[in-house]
Amino acid sequence: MNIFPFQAALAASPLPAPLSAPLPAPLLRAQDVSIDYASGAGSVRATHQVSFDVYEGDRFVLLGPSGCGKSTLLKAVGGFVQPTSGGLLLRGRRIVKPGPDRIVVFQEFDQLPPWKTVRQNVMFPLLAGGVKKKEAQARALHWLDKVGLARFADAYPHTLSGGMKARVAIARALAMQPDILLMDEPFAALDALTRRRMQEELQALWEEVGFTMLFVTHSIEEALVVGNRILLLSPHPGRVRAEIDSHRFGLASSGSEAFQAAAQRIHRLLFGDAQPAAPDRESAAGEPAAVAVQA
Ligand SMILES: Nc1ncnc2c1ncn2[C@@H]1O[C@H](COP(=O)(O)OP(=O)(O)OP(=O)(O)O)[C@@H](O)[C@H]1O
Repeated sequence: MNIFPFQAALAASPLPAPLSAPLPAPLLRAQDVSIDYASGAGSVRATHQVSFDVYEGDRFVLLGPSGCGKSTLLKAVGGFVQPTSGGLLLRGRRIVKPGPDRIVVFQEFDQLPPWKTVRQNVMFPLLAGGVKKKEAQARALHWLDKVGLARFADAYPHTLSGGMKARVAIARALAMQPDILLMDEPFAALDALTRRRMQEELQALWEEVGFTMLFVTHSIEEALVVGNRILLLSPHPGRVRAEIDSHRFGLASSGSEAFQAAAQRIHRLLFGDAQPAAPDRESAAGEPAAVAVQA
């Protein structure tokens, strides 16, 4: 595995960019984000001084064991939770509350109101946001078509499979044209085959549309398949262990030796004694805080 300096530009290119190439401004920046929850008389620290940058078009994955604060970070980007210290910036502006520029897709697809048809479900947040009915209708049909559900526009959610509900949730989110799509283990409740198909469809949709997403998972394989960059978080409270460039992996490579080796390397970084081979920045305490590695 090669070690190279932290460069998001590399994610989009198989060749390292010249070190002097200027980086674009990040779409989303997390700066030393620590988040505490009030708990009884004290507090619980969910994440500790987590920093990362997400660039336009990234499929950025937060990966770590249960309880490391992945969902908390996603909620903070969504504006539902405020950092105790540090900050989150979207296009250079501090995130202080939820907004239509950040839409979350959860794994609980029963978030689709059952009394509304598929089309009405997709239209609902658009109408609530002030979009005119005709345009909301057109946008809903456009995105339902993109996820292969145009034929089911007038169906009710309870008549759909889990995978189809997942697609409706994705269509509904993308119809809002957010700056960044926030996905919290969106396929975790699906059976293995459907999950795999959804990963494939998400990849195809990303290739076609080119949106930016922040994706939370605790599955190493899913992270490698879905992401072009993966932030590894330590067990509770979550700190940055390393950042992995995973753009060369996808479903097509999931059985390959390189994929398996990358998965094992990530596993060791997350759970074993393996230390990132060479830190490229240091924490204030002088400990390795994060490295960029190529999986
Ligand atoms: N509302 C809350 N009040 C108090 N503590 C909370 C709250 N939400 C989360 N926590 C705590 O914060 C820590 C991080 O939780 P979080 O759900 O973000 O982790 P996670 O990495 O997403 O876990 P999982 O993969 O199991 O969903 C955990 O210790 C959890 O118990």
